[in-house]
Amino acid sequence: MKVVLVSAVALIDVDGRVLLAQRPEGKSMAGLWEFPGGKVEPGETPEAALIRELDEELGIRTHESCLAPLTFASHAYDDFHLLMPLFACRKWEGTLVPQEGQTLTWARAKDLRDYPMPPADIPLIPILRDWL
Ligand SMILES: Nc1nc2c([nH]c(=O)n2[C@@H]2O[C@H](COP(=O)(O)OP(=O)(O)OP(=O)(O)O)[C@@H](O)[C@H]2O)c(=O)[nH]1
Repeated sequence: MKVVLVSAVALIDVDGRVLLAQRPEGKSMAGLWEFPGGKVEPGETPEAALIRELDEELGIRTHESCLAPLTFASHAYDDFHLLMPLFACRKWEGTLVPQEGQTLTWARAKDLRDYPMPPADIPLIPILRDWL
């Protein structure tokens, strides 16, 4: 089974809410809510991948020093095994503008369970809720 490394982030605003992005139509798992991020490219660190993805997907900039390791997902999908570190980030520059047609929402910790998410993300929710 191929292990795919995906880097993801819980962006947290001043009110302690978490940013979720809805996967657009046409992608696998369309309609589900996920943490911003994406695949780590060969030779890239998870932190560098996230900084790149946040710029590409949301038009914001952050720094490695603003990314705190929080937890990770390890999940067997049918065709690959996902290994996904989840960072937390409270500091970034720029205004969030979805660049790939995603719908964005700021979710309160107590409401996180109400958003349908990919199966790999489900075990992360109580960890994130306890941490917030
Ligand atoms: N960014 C992100 N990806 C996630 C999360 N949970 C989860 O299972 N994934 C999976 O991790 C992979 C991320 O890939 P990607 O963001 O670089 O590319 P993509 O959406 O075009 O994926 P695709 O190749 O499945 O269409 C996808 O298979 C996605 O379904 C999550 O919370 N955030």
